[in-house]
Amino acid sequence: MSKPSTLGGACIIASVCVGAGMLGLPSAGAGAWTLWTVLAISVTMVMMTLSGWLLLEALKHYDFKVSFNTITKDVLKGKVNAINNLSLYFVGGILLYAYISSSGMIFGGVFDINAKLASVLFVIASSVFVLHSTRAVDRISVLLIIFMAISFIIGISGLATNIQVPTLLDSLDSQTSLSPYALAILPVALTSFGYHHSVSTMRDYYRDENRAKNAILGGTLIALTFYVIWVVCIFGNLPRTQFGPIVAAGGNVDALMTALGGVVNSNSIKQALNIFSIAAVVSSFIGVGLGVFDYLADFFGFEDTQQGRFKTWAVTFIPPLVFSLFAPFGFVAAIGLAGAAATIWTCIIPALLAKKLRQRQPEQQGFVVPGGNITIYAVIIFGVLTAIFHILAMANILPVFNG
Ligand SMILES: N[C@@H](Cc1ccccc1)C(=O)O
Repeated sequence: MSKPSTLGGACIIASVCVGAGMLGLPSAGAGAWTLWTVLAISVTMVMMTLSGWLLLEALKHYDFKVSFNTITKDVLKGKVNAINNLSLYFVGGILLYAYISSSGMIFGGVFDINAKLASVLFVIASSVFVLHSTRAVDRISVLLIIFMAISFIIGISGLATNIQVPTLLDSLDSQTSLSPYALAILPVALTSFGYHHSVSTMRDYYRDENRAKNAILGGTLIALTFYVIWVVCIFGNLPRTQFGPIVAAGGNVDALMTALGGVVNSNSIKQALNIFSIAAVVSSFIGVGLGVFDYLADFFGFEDTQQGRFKTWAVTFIPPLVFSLFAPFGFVAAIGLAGAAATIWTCIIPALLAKKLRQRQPEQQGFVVPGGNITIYAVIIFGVLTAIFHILAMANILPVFNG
């Protein structure tokens, strides 16, 4: 068998990263605007790459098949593993909730029906693939990625040719200080660089930590490139002052698309952007849905029979659907909350695992993340601060941009 290419693995990591986080970035970054947003996502990219590498380093002591769950239980014991699992499930659940709420609004608008009804129909139609099999998800994902790539290129090239530099740099409104808003972007940025449940998959895929390390770096670099292009194209077209209604709508994707539709003249570009946002939401919904589905099937011990899969389907999709129908709250708030919880298993736990294993086996062989303990502490501090920033923003202690 030929060896898997580094680019192939990088694409897998990039496709796990690109999703809800990316759709939330423009609204989350509107307060801090272009330069600070690009800085915040670049710092996050570096930290999230290092934390994935730390997890990879920790895994090197184990068998190729060993997963996150097994290593956490072994190194940090049951209680920490329970917290790890809980945060993993919480992030999955809240992302599903965010996808369901926003798809309801997008499809409600497209088909001119009630948003709640649209949410229910969306869950039934899209979760069928997950209920059917991993193979079905695989097939539909390829199709969705093709749709996403084509519509992204068309939509973005339309926006790129129309970028207004004064808008992009917000130079007409130079009175306001933008930097205080930069901290509140971090939780959303952290979500957008979340891929860490795939680290052990990558290691098993290459059976070589150094190649897996390159694939991870390649993947986060591809994601960073997408995010920078995305943010620059949107901030170069939509003036900062016009973000008010989008922020008031909770940063929902449909509100962002409506606002963009107002500044773009070409109909085909508007359509391309709409198709992109729909394909991005559907593919993330299915991808995250499958992850939570497998996790819960294992957790509850439901069998892989028709009846068993149906039970798993119900526990996976009904709770976020019910929450989205009865307690809808903003998309960006949900994505930020996901980031504040994801920091536990994407930053803090990987750093702790690597630290403990370095102490256990002082003479290191094989893959070691550069930077010694400084890297470990930097990742932990970044993770903790991101959660704190989210709590402060929720409590309105950090400045929140309202347009
Ligand atoms: N990066 C994914 C979400 C995610 C978060 C954490 C881990 C895995 C995935 C997105 O933005 O949609």
